[in-house]
Amino acid sequence: MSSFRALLRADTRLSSLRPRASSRPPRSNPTAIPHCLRFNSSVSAQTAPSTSPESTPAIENAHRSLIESDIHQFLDPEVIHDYKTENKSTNANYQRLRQLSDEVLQNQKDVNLLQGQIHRLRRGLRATQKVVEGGPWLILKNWNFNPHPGKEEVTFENGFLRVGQRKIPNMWLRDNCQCSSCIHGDTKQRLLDTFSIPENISIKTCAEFRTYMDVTWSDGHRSQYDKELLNAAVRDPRSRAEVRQGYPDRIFTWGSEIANNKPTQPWLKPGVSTTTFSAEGCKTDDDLILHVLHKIRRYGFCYISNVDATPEATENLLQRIAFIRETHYGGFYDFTADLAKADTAYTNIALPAHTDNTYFSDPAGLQAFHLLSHTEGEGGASLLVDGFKAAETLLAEDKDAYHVLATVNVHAHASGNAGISIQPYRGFPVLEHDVDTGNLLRVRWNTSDRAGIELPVEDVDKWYAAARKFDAILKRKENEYWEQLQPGTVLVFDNWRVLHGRSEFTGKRRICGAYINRDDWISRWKMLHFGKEEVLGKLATS
Ligand SMILES: C[N+](C)(C)CCCC[C@H](N)C(=O)O
Ligand SMILES: O=C(O)CCC(=O)C(=O)O
Repeated sequence: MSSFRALLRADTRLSSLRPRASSRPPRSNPTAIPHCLRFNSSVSAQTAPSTSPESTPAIENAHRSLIESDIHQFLDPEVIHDYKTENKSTNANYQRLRQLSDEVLQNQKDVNLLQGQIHRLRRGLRATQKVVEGGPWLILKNWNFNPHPGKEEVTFENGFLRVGQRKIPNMWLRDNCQCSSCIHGDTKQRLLDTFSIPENISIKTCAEFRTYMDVTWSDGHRSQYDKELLNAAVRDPRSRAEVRQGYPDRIFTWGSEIANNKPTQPWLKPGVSTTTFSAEGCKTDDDLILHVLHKIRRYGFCYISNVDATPEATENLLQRIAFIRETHYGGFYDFTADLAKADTAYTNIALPAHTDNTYFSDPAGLQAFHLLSHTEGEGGASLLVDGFKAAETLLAEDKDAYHVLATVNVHAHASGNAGISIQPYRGFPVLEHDVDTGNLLRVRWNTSDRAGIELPVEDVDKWYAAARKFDAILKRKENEYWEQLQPGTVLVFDNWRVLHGRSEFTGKRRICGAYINRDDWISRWKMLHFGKEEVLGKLATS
């Protein structure tokens, strides 16, 4: 006897044969047994299972065995067809459900990842906001620049490249293809029209090689991504600023004791063969410039000795660093106390420690002085103060005063020359911090050129009180480094860090030099220090 008959005789009630209420009306008599149970005429109604079943595993197993056994002879083909169709659609639905649940799981993973990223970004933002709004302030000292930071595994999963747990968006990846049709081989500019990339761009294939990933895109384009670039993309803002900002391995802050260990780089006289030049193993001009800029990056200044005491040799030397910046004082300057320009530099009065160009939105990065001559008089000694050292001291002695100088904007002006009154487009704090790293980035201090203080006038006392403390630190003997410049030695210093001044003088005193933009000297420094490959390889991520 077929198992089906046995089952019916056992008078068990077949539950799962009763379909879920279907939106589709039964094809025949509405009171008939649910349509998937409709039997062909040979089977009498009395043997049909009751219509109010309760399910148990035994019944469901029996049902399943029935379906897989000889039920077919009892059901008309149409029912079997419907059942199979339903089964198929059930299977299809089941597969779809599985796929959706896999997607939900993956999306949940992505959500978790994104939540992790958001947490990290919020933490970084909080740290940055704390820096901008009030500490903890960081005076860059032992910059733990690691040219070969750890590398995370790069994988291809569910249509995306991942670095460790971080998913790289395909839009960013495609936009930063480095191939010669996307980036101009000579100018390094992007040729690709970013917004021609479809928003739903996807990766069709991805092959992993030792140092790069080879990707074919849904638009047919093929790209290769260096694993170091991909790793750089997920590093924290501080690490990503290292190469862009040209951070050195170390920064040394100093006081008057620097007089005993003056950072100095002998220069080559024109025509002298570099092979005979033994200092620090320099073999080319670029080697010399690298050593000069490394000292400036570490100490904030460097003397370059062995230079002919002429404006021509001085200008030639400075142009080896980068092009000279033009200002309303001209380009390469050669000045004396004749008020040729309406500024106290063109007088013989003492000048307190200050930074130049506080009236420019972008103060010059480097400033150079080469004393060419001083006759029939005395004085005119040069003063240098390490603004980073003074800031470090203020931070240690009076955090509130530091906070005021780091957050209250101050304006400046240069208005002495006919038809000129230069002011920056906005105010800047005396102590300006790098929003990526939190480190002190720039000191702007010039009490002669200061204009408005960005506080309600009734509140300005708090700024004056803080500034008075900073001024007193700048004027402490242990922080002042005095030097009498000599013809043949050029002083080059970082005008974003080192303050300069001079004592009054008599007689005829002639100084030449130049300004060089911050971005231009940092560019020169990092291309020599890190190298073109490292610098250009980080453009997309810094
Ligand atoms: C001669 N030289 C062009 C270097 C200086 C010009 C005056 C600089 C101005 N006192 C300032 O603090 O920015
Ligand atoms: O004459 C000097 O030694 C320095 C002048 C000065 O401070 C300047 O040119 O900014």
